[in-house]
Amino acid sequence: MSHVQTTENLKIISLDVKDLRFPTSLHADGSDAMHTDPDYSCAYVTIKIQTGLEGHGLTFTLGRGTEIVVQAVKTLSSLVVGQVVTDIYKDFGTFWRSLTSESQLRWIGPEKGVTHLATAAIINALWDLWGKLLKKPVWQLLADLEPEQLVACIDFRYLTNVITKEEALELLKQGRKGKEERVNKLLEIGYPCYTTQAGNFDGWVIRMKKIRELAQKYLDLGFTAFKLKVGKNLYDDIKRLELVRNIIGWDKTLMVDANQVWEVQEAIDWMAQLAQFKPLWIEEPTSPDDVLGHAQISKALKPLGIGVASGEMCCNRVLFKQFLQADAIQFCQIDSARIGGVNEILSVYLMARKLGVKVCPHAGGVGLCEMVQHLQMWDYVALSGTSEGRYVEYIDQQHEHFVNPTNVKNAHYLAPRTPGYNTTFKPEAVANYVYPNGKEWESMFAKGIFSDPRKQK
Ligand SMILES: C[C@H](O)[C@@H](O)CC(=O)C(=O)O
Ligand SMILES: [Mg+2]
Repeated sequence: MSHVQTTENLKIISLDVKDLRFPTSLHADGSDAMHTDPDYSCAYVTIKIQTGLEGHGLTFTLGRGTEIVVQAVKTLSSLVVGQVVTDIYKDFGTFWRSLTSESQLRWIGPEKGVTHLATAAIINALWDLWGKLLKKPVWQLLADLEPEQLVACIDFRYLTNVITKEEALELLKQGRKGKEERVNKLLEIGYPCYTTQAGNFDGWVIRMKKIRELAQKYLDLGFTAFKLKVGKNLYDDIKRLELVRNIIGWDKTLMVDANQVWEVQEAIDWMAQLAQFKPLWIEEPTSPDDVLGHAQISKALKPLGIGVASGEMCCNRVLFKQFLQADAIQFCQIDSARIGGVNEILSVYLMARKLGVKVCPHAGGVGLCEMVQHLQMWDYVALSGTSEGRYVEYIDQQHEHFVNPTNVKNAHYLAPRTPGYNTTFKPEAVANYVYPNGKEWESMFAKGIFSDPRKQK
């Protein structure tokens, strides 16, 4: 098949996984009402084939617990090592199901939790490898696949009451119209993004000075959409939103994110107080599993002009299906390092397309911006055909550790041109931040900045 023009019968000879952690909790970078001390981390997978070529993939974590995801990757690796890559790519959906439905491992999911995070890291590495084999960035690889080849990557099990393979094919065929023109536009100006840079909490101290500086900085950089974390203290939220609105003005877009802290009614009441700041959406107002709760919040906030966004911790395509079916979210936030990696995420894009819901991906965590830009660009070029009212999240964190970091100019992600999924870490980043014996960690343990887990009983 033309999309698998690789040397015949190349086998996967090894799968390595590392626990990489960055000490972001020191400055509460990325903190929110629920996650107050995140150390941005990932389980980093390297898949090597017989030629020596490597594919890299990752799944994002917040520090503790990464070792559990690493162990799950190791457990799944026997299903990957020894496989012929051309066989995987010819029938990727079947291979995907072999990981997610292995008859004993399935019991500790199914298709959710740690095993699914591990699946995502492996699957993402396979897409990076595929892009490198074909010498294409993943967005272009996806856009160049024939619709039949693309649907062969997807497991439609449990989705057919909302979308069938045949309907997906039809959407993809329609999506190709005008593709070349959109590719040119994408290569010229990139894809729009919003920033959460001024939106984090810092140990619950309102750092008005820092918020002011960051909001101004990103406004000057050309950003037109800004997101703030909310949900701990209503008075603080009002003060921070007031400040940011004063800086960015009322013609810019503002979103807020509660990271799951509220009860359903509490979310409605709290947002009624924040409606004066005209937020486009409230993100993760309550439990990420509560479809009907989100639907209730959506209904209550609609008259206030506020939509509901969720998805960054949605466990799989089935739950996404229900959120979309129930009009529980008006903004669908896929996350490139969650659910079962690229293949399952494609099915969410297809359902969102069919049901007319905008996809505005979550990003910002380690490698998330690097990966998700490809998916949204594919959607723009080959599926929805529009970026109208859609944004990808952007936060400037940990990009310097990647060989080909994401490139944002004038509030747009520029289209990646290098082969693969932009998921390869620089060797020195791995040496410094592998946990617990990377150079940076050893130094922080020696200084007493963090306690050494190897010395704990
Ligand atoms: C813990 C993460 O940084 C989370 O707060 C990210 C998030 O909710 C977002 O970027 O959206
Ligand atoms: Mg969020």
